[in-house]
Amino acid sequence: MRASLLQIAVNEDETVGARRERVASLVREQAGSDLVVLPELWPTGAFAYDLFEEYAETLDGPTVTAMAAAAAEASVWLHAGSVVERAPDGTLYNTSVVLGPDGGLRSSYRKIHRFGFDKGEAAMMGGGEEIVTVRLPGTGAGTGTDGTVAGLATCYDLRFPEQFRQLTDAGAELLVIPAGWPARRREHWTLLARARAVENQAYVLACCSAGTHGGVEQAGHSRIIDPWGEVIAEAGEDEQILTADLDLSRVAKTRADFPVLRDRVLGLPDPRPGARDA
Ligand SMILES: NC(=O)CCC(=O)C(=O)O
Repeated sequence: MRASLLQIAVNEDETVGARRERVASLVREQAGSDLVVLPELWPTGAFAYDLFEEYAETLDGPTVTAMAAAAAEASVWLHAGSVVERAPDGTLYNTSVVLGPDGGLRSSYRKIHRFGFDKGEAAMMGGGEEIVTVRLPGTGAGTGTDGTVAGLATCYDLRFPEQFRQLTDAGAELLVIPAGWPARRREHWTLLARARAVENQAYVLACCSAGTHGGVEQAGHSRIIDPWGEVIAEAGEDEQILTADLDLSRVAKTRADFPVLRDRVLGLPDPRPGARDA
């Protein structure tokens, strides 16, 4: 599978509409890749809270429509990063969408862990309630019988390993993580992305924004990491396109050769009472 991560610069001197057109054209240029990935909330910026209400859209709104057309034109699977979704009851969600090579909506995922400690996204948005995997037929030799199984998570979710273990249990071989991670915690971004690959023995596609918006400089450093934890491609700090060929058969091979997932002990006992004081 050839994967391309588009590390988009999200700056305030570009309008949402202009960025949408620019990104659509970048997606169209990725013909020949199997899977293209965009960052979290790239239309507005993950920290541009003042734009969330104005640019909230349904999943047939302007961003998803433009990305669907671009995916179909390039004939690629497109993980279109996330958009501010407005649900029928008015609730906003940070929602990732996956589009097929015909432009059809194949899956969506509402970010479960909202960032902001009761402010920002955490105050403005509802939290997702579903663990989501999506099968990508035609994307190469996965452990599945019909293409690769991708597990979806978004930015702050990266700090919650239990979500990724559930994705692995649901069959994920490839973990796709769009982000708008701040530069000031870049070390956490790179460390945790690698940890999720090692502990789940899965490919990780971690696609962050570049640029600065809402006063928050973005980390960049998008990465493609193999099931052994090796970083096979890494971006710098500026807008960049990162492409690598993934050998999905390595997921099953790594899990068979070094079977830590098999060795899990499920249902660990509760801590022994008083053990802390012993
Ligand atoms: N957009 C986010 O989820 C930011 C997460 C973050 O800043 C962190 O986990 O640190």
